[in-house]
Amino acid sequence: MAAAKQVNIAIIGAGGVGKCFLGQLETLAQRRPSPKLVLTYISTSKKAIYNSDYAAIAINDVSSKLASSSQAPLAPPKLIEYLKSSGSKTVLVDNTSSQDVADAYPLFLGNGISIVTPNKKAFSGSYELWQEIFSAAEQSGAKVYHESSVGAGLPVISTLNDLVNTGDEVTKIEGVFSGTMSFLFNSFAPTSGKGGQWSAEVRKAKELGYTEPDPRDDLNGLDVARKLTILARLAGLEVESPTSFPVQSLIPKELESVATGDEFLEKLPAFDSQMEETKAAAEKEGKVVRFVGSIDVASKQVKVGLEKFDLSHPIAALKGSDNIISFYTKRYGSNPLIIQGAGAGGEVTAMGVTSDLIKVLSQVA
Ligand SMILES: NC(=O)C1=CN([C@@H]2O[C@H](COP(=O)(O)OP(=O)(O)OC[C@H]3O[C@@H](n4cnc5c(N)ncnc54)[C@H](OP(=O)(O)O)[C@@H]3O)[C@@H](O)[C@H]2O)C=CC1
Ligand SMILES: N[C@@H](CC=O)C(=O)O
Ligand code: NA
Repeated sequence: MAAAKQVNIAIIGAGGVGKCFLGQLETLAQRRPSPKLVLTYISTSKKAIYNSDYAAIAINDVSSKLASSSQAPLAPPKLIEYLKSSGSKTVLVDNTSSQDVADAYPLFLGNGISIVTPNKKAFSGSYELWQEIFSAAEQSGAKVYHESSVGAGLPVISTLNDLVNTGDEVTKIEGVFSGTMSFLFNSFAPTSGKGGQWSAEVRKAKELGYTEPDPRDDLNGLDVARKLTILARLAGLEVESPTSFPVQSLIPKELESVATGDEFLEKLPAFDSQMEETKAAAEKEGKVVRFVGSIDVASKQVKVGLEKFDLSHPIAALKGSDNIISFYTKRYGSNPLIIQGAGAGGEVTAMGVTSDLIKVLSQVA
């Protein structure tokens, strides 16, 4: 009888998204016996677990084992050497927000290791890195999927790729692209009722797992700028970087040089009046303020920032961490294709990563 097909899984990052991914990987491994999924490596920034004989790491108690592990993470070249020597196909799951890990994607892909990830850094860094990633994948045949890098598990990247690959012409993409910003404005400036205190809502968004590891990366607009960079590139624009177009930051000037995210959160309440003023100015016009982004493909204009909306506008009426993303295309005419739903949170983000893994398995196994 032929041996069962096996695909090894290596995971970097076991935080909010990483833990949820582990749960979904366990379910997937139970539901789909073939190919056999074998966890051969997992690390955080300080700890790792791997076996020199590639014996499977049990998924169920991996978080506690990681905490007590005495193994250190392997740097990308060593990790590649370890993964390649197994002789089995391997998928790397990058559940970090690390630029260093992202910079190593061309090396992993060039060595035949496929990648699935919610990390935006690789696809929104320099345009050169973007080109290196996709040419390394093309040359080796390894696959790279990053659905959760925009709109968490919402089918945003796959939809845009489908539009482009089937020959539609995307003219404009606009909407709310941040789960954190959506949650903040929906609770701080709701369409009815008083709303909460800005700094308290920022803390809540972090506790709910919506923010980036450092919430300033959301509040400075860069997280949305990264997502728009990714979408603009997929739509055919050669956007150089997420800082090459106008991005509005909500970080108070006085806190721009604060050393850590924790110190920033401690000091933020003293500046709540700034956001209260922005909210009051919109209220005077019978509107609410929301944090949005847009890509105008024809004019190559990308922008990110605050805008005022009538209370009846779909963007004003969003709930929780919902994103809403409208694709205007030649085929869809004046009624855009709209995707809406939770745009942040561990489980919904891990879902995008797990479904990417399923796509890779169907091609490499
Ligand atoms: N949270 C969400 O709703 C969404 C998140 N994402 C993306 O998912 C990714 C993960 O987010 P989240 O789980 O919330 O973040 P967390 O901060 O909760 O977890 C990050 C994990 O990555 C590890 N890590 C960081 N740097 C390195 C490194 N250089 N090498 C090895 N491990 C490293 C951390 O280790 P340690 O604990 O030791 O620091 C931690 O285990 C990010 O890229 C984020 O942008 C995308 C969509 C939605
Ligand atoms: N911090 C991000 C997480 C998902 O990309 C957000 O709030 O949208
Ligand atoms: Na998505």
